[in-house]
Amino acid sequence: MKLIRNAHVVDPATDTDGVKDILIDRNGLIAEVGSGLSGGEAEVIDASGLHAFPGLVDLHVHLRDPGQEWKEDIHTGCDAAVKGGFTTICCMPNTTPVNDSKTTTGYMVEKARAYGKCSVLPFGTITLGMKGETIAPMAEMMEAGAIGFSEDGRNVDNSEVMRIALEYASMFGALIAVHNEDPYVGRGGVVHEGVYSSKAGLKGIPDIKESLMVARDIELAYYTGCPVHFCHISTRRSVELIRNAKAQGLPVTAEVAPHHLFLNDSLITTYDTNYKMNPPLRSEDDRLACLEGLADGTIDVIATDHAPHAITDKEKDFDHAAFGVIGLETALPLTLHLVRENVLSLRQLIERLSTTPARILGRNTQIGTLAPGARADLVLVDLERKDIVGDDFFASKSHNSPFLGQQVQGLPVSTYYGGTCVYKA
Ligand SMILES: NC(=O)N[C@@H](CC(=O)O)C(=O)O
Ligand SMILES: [Zn+2]
Ligand SMILES: [Zn+2]
Repeated sequence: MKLIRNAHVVDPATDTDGVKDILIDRNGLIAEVGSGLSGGEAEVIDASGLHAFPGLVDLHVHLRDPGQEWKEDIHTGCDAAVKGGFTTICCMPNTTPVNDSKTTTGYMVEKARAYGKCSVLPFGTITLGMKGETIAPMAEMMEAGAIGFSEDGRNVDNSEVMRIALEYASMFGALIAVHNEDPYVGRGGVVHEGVYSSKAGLKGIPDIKESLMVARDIELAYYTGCPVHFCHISTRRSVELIRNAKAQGLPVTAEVAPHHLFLNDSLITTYDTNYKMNPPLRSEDDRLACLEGLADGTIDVIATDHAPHAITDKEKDFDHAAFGVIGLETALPLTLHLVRENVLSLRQLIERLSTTPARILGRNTQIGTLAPGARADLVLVDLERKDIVGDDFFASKSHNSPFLGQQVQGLPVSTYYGGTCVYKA
């Protein structure tokens, strides 16, 4: 048993916002959150001056395991997660081999479970081999622990395959998360198409490459009635399409990554490949639209799209460098800035980092809240603590962050997973 004393608890799911004690039972579940609790023989942890949030939930990470463990593996991915305050992460299936089988799903779940630091919920692929043709064995993967299906890294080009996938996945209550890119528009582009791509002499990716397929998948959500979750939304047009779809009552949800909230395409003239990711850094207007969408709830969730790449994949000319940036350790301190700037309230930020992603995952009411009976996943945060994002900042094997060199404020001091301390600053 543990008793965390005098933490400022923010738990939107239970409408809690105030200084409280948190009692954790011997099974690693929340027993009670209240004032002046006494825990008998419980170990007492003084959290005066700290905030307590339900463990953060990231719907979108790449753990590179199996197959590219020099970039990241399930252990280091979990280390990075808990350092960043995340206790549940959903890993994308673009591994080697791709996760299109119960064997690979089972491997991921087991390796994470044995490590015991953080919950890893894998996405399986939508189609076999991520080839976009034949639906993958979804039922078997669900039995092995998959949370949903995604072809992240690639668009599913065939609309009929996508329609069948949505209908099939909905039979299991599985989440379908879509990576939207029209396959023909701006093919071979490496940065957002605009004045800066011209200035830099780099091939552009127009905003409609994303929104054309967002529009299609909204129509598929309408036709099938099945939920669609939009990964890493980056453009004003996409935000507006999703806002309209929600106004019509369609079952769509969306996420945005921190780099699309804080950075724009003007940075690409530096040719720093840590500014290369997919979707690309967009225009300032697109960035502002993402912030507006996040504030008004059009965008439900902040997800990192943590995409580790080795230095050898990034130290190339811009055209040939890998797409992707890491994000697990910087997401919370970066987005706490939105609270200081009054873009979001602290409650809204925790909704978008924990409550809502947990609700979208659906099956598990044990996460994303500090309600009695929930798994005691929580993070204690010092909102004043500052650090510089340097190479020694990361538990991840890869350091390809676009925020290197920046000072951040508001950092986890300890993270608890199932009542066990799994990270201490
Ligand atoms: N985001 C990226 O730029 N890269 C991701 C793939 C993806 O999320 O589409 C990766 O796997 O590296
Ligand atoms: Zn993607
Ligand atoms: Zn991704």
